[in-house]
Amino acid sequence: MNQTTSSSDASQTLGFQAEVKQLLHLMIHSLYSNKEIFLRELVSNASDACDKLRFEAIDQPALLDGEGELHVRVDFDKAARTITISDNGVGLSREEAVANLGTIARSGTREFFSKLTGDKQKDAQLIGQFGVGFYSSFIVADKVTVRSRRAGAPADQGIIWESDGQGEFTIAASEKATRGTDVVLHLRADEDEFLSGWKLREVLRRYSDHISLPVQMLKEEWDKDKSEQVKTDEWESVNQANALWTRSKSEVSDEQYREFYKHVSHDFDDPLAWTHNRVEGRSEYTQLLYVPKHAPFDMWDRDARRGVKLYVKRVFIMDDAEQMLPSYLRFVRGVIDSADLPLNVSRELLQESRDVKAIREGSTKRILSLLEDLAENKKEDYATFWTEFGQVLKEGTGEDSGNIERIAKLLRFASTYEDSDAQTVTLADYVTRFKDGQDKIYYVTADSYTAGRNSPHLEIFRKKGIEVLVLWDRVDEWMLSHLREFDGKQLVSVAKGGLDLEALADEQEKKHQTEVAEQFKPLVERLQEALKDRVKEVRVTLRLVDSPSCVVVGQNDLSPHLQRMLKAAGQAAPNVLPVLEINPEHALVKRVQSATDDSFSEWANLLFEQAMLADGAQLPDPTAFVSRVNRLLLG
Ligand SMILES: Nc1ncnc2c1ncn2[C@@H]1O[C@H](COP(=O)(O)OP(=O)(O)OP(=O)(O)O)[C@@H](O)[C@H]1O
Repeated sequence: MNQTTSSSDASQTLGFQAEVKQLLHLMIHSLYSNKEIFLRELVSNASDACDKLRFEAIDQPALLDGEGELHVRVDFDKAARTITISDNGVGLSREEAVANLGTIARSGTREFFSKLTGDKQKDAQLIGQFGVGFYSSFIVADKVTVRSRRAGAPADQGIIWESDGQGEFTIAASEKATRGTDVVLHLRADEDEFLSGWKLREVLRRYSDHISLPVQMLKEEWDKDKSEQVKTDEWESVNQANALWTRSKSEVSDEQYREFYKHVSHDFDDPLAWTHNRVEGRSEYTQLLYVPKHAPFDMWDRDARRGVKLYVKRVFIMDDAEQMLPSYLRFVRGVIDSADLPLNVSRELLQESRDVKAIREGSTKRILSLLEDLAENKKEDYATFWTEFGQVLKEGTGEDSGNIERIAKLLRFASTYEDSDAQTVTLADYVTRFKDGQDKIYYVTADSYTAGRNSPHLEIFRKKGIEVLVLWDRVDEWMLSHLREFDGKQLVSVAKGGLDLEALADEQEKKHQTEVAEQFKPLVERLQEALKDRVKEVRVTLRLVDSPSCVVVGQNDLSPHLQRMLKAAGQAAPNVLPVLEINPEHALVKRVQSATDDSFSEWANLLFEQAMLADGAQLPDPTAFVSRVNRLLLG
């Protein structure tokens, strides 16, 4: 944060962090058509502030200071043209106000800004996914005043924060009689529609009905003389004010489930699906879990928020309780409310708790069932899920061996059958398309779909009409090291030696293979000698159709693709020499066979280097390769 001017300790003018300025500008222009969401965001913050206070008061009851009934209040003043959202929650100290209302300190911020396009509609969606929170005030207000007092602080330690959203804000000390926060919005010239009890109630009912505290407004009565509604001084609730997850499913509408999702996830978009259950028995808890439609900006960030909100007997305990779900389900948002955990439970305690283990297992099963249901009954939604979170779900094959069979059924792949990079094929689909004599599931891994699809290793499979799965996600190699079989069928890489194609070859092919091996023995021996430092072995193969040569590794060796990934990640990868396989039918191999002694080594190296390149490897000395090709072309 850059401090521009500073008067005294009591009153300071500070600059917004550059990203805030950018966000504000974008938001005002992109979210205008959806402007009433400011109320949802501010009520949501007010409710969170009350939850935080209730939590702090578990250890320090004095913080409640005799006023234990927490609420959010919304009021308007026609003459002053303001709307005020107040809460008697935890409040903000001066430091907290400066830190929270002037910066964006969130993981994923950089990704968010890098994805912006300048197209209003697309950006509005991105901003929605990112979450605008407090800053949405400036969509309808040209000045925002925040008065606050931290719970536990005396009346003279209140603060007043003010900004016109242009780039700076002021912060000063200010008496405040009650604890908590008032956010006062000074409406822009054309926003008078919000200066109406009817309008505000309508928006609040739509967006905030799920809030578990009372959201109150002053009751209004019809004044005959004035011929209009006038406010009384009695506060009344405009929402149901009981925690949504404690209601029975039949009492909650889809719309309410969706709004609640937006509150817990800070996502503007609807969720893709949800599951709501009360579990009774040895361990008692309620879960309301959602699968979002979009991956958050920080899904791959190690510091990202993950997990769900934890409540104990309806008291908010913590955000992002990552212990409640395994890491491969980190995209899930929602609430878990336990009846068994102690109120003073800490993150450390959660790690060891048997109740948490039971909740985690139960919630995992629920989410897997939810995904199975989507996959079965809402294929389009499942496709959306897979595009956004498929790579994360794949981690489950290693992380959650107990559920590996269920996870395996949820996986989707690109394959040579569809001949497209869309990941739509299930392992079960694949198995139904087994050819006679086939008993394995074949796959190829590569750096990209195109590299995989065009790999020479696939040639024989194409010729025989055998489907091959094409995998190129970073997590795939790791997944495959755990997912060894499906439904009793082994998963086998087409790039590994000893590929058991025997079973698929007919008698004639087998005979041909033996003859060819014999016939090419002298060439194989010559090649082996010429390439002895670069390959483990040379052999004749019938797996190639159009390519002269390819490289393979032993059944238990790391695949070349995985070796490259490890090296790129700065990890030590054992240097495994590959096996060079040559296609006896190819004209180039025949040309090599007839090479004289002085050029033989050049041809041998060319065969090998070509095979490496086709496999997606980088040659250690590309210039030498180019010179070699040129010499042979000209020679
Ligand atoms: N009414 C309030 N009382 C106390 N603190 C508040 C209040 N409103 C906002 N804050 C503080 O300001 C921070 C920033 O709020 P903001 O709405 O911008 O983001 P957020 O709620 O953390 O996240 P998101 O952008 O995802 O909604 C909050 O995390 C909270 O610490």
